[in-house]
Amino acid sequence: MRRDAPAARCEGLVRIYPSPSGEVHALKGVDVVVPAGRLTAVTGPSGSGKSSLLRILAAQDRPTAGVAEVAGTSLTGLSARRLRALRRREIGYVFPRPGQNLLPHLTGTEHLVLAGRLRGMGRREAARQGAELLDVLGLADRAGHLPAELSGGEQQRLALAQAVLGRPALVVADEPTSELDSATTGQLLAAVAELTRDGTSVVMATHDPQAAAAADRVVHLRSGAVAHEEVAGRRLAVVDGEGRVQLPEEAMARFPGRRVAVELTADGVLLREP
Ligand SMILES: Nc1ncnc2c1ncn2[C@@H]1O[C@H](COP(=O)(O)OP(=O)(O)OP(=O)(O)O)[C@@H](O)[C@H]1O
Repeated sequence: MRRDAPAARCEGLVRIYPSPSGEVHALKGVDVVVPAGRLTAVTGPSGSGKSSLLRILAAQDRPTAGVAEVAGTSLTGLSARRLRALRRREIGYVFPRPGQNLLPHLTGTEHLVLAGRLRGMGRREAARQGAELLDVLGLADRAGHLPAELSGGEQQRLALAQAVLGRPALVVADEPTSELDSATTGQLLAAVAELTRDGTSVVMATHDPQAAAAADRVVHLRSGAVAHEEVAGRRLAVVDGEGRVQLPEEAMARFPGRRVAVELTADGVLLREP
C-alpha cells in the first residue's frame, strides 16, 4: 500500500437497517478520510452511527449505498471471499471489551503467533515481530501470561498488538478504552501514539474526551452525518459533495424557521435569517 494515500476513506456512505418498526437510517451520507500513520477518533452521542461506520470500514458490514475504500481498494464491489481476504490481511480490529479480543487458553506470544499466521506470516517471523511489539507496548514481561493473568489495560494492549501485527493498512478500534480507568487509558493511548509514529493508521470510536484529545483528527457524528471535524485544534464543518453542511447546534437556534438567506461575501459565505 502507498503510505502517502489515505488508509481508508468513504464517501456518501449510507447504512439503513431494516427493523420491524421501520427502517433505521444509521448513516445518511458520510464522507470521511482516515489519513495513513495517524490516529483518527470518531465521536458522537450514543446512536449517532459510530459503530455502523466502523463496522463498514472494518469490512464486517456493507453499506446500503456509497463508497468505502481501504488501502485504495473499494470494499463495495468485492465478493464475500475477497472481502474476507482483505479483512484478514489489511484490517486489524479491537473490540471494546478486553475479553472479546482474546482467547482464554492462549498466552500473549501465542495470540501474536496466531494473528501473524492468519495474516500469512511464518511462525518464526510472527513470533519475532510479536516479541518486538510486546516490547514497544510495554508487555515484554507478560509474553507468557494467559489473559486471566493480565490486567484490563494489559489485555487491551495485547489486543492492539494482535491487531497491528503484520502491518495491516488500517486498525479499527471500537471504544477500546471504555472499560479502562484514566491511568490505563493513558497507557493504551501512549501505545497507540507509539504505533502511529511507526506508520500504523488507527480509527477509533470513543466517548472518552481523553481518547479524543489524543487523536490527530476527530470526526464528530450527529444523527448519522458528520457534524464537524477537528484538525490541529480547529473545528471544521464538512461540506458534502452535494453542498450540504451540518450547522453547529448553537447556530441552529438562530434559524427557528429553518430557512436561511445565503450571501457570498469577499471572505466567505454568510447565512442570515431571511
Ligand atoms: N443491526 C441493527 N439493526 C437495526 N438497527 C441498528 C442496528 N445496528 C445499529 N442500529 C441502529 O442504528 C443507529 C446507530 O447505531 P450505532 O451502533 O452505529 O451508533 P453508535 O454511535 O455506535 O452508538 P453507541 O455509542 O451507543 O455505541 C442506532 O439508532 C441503532 O439503534
